[in-house]
Amino acid sequence: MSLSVRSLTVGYGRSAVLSDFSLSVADGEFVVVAGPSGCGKSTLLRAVAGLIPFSGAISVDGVAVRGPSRDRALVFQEDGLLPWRTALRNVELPLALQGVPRSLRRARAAEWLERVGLAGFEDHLPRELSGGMRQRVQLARTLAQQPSVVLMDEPFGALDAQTRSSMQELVTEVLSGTTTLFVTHDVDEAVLLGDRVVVLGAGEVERRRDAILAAVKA
Ligand SMILES: Nc1ncnc2c1ncn2[C@@H]1O[C@H](COP(=O)(O)OP(=O)(O)OP(=O)(O)O)[C@@H](O)[C@H]1O
Repeated sequence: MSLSVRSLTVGYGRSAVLSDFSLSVADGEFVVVAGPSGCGKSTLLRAVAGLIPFSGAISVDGVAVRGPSRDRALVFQEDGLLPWRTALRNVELPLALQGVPRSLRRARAAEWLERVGLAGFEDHLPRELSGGMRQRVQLARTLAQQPSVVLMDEPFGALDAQTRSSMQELVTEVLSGTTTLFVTHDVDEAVLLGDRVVVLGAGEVERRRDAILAAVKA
């Protein structure tokens, strides 16, 4: 499904964080949003997820975003798994809330755990899994819901370099063909993962760089 953001303006209180911002993500495209801290990357994802008010227009396949929907799944750095539920039952939970029958949801959850490399860990509790494994469970939980658009906000920010690199490989594999908006401030990660990289706040960075160069030359 395609995602369209038109003339998006969002702010907290009086100051606008994003102003007249537009972006199109084609069906199945993986777009990375990069930019310095505070430039509004998470704000953009929260608006697309329908979690905060905005002006402008956001739509998925032409249908306007008016609030949250499981069609647009947001994945965070924190895994948000329930500590008392096993990996399998964590993946199953949103499916249960959607009313998917037990045998079907169990099978779908197990299939996704296998696809993220966690076959054999179905009965482990989150505390028995490493940070990278917990992120894999989170990814399985998100994708088992078959969202049309996946929104990822610095999902690997807390992982060590090696785990991060294996998660990047996994994401490339399992999200291939899924419309994805992925936020990072790691330039290498952006270039590695993105079909396209959109840099937020670049104008501001350019302006600052020009000002610094002018000051140095003076
Ligand atoms: N709930 C909030 N209330 C008020 N201001 C906020 C709120 N959330 C974010 N901001 C401000 O909006 C601006 C953009 O924040 P946002 O989190 O979108 O940036 P970001 O690019 O994702 O940053 P980072 O890379 O550090 O996560 C920042 O100046 C931030 O202080």
